[in-house]
Amino acid sequence: MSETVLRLTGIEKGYKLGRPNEVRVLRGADLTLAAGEVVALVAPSGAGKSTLLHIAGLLDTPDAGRVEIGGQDLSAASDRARTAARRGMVGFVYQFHHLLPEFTAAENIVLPQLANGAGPAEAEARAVALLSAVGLAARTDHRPAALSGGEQQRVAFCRALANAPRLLLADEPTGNLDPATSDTVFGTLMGLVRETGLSALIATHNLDLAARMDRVVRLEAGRLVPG
Ligand SMILES: Nc1ncnc2c1ncn2[C@@H]1O[C@H](COP(=O)(O)OP(=O)(O)OP(=O)(O)O)[C@@H](O)[C@H]1O
Repeated sequence: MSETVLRLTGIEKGYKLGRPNEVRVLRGADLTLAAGEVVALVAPSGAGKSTLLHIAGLLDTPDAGRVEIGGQDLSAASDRARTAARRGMVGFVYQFHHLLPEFTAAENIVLPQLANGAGPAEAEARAVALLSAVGLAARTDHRPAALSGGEQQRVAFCRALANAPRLLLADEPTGNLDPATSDTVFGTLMGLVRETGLSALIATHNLDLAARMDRVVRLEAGRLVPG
């Protein structure tokens, strides 16, 4: 049986807007991601995709339920342990690249590695290897403003993979790109994910992209159901 990389059990989350108003966003969401599995997360706007991704990536805590990554139950772990687990095991990609504008493409990939304890030479070599893998070997010294939208997003993928995570969480990773670029850049992301064998949960509104993943889950009334 293949190893479980992410397990969410009975996740509940609401936002209080002042009593008695409370938005119950997640109402017992369950999800298991096996090693190497790529799952599309599909839901209408406002259904709670970002909330779920933040909880799965240890950026937010659920009101109830269990979050396990790489077999470790991190639900009740200290902030310090959660930060360490996030840095070492989880990579994030968002709709916007969020690259640091004053640093080059390579430096944007080096910095998270240094923060995670890597040496500068090792970090630099990994940044160059990742950029080469997404076809950007000639862009290592470019700042984000000198890159196209698709190139910026490919650098963001490399940054997400900088610390060799087990799990990639992506929130509309190609949502800012025109359809043709989105298609190509998504192909690059899938290539990287398959090559590294990591598990991924990718939120998308694009059903064509969803169909290219191993499985689709839908967020409906706060629970995850097969798509
Ligand atoms: N900090 C917050 N305070 C109050 N309500 C919030 C907060 N964050 C999210 N919500 C509400 O929770 C619900 C889910 O939000 P979330 O951002 O997770 O949805 P989403 O599915 O990612 O939406 P989209 O596809 O539009 O990005 C929405 O109704 C939103 O208004």
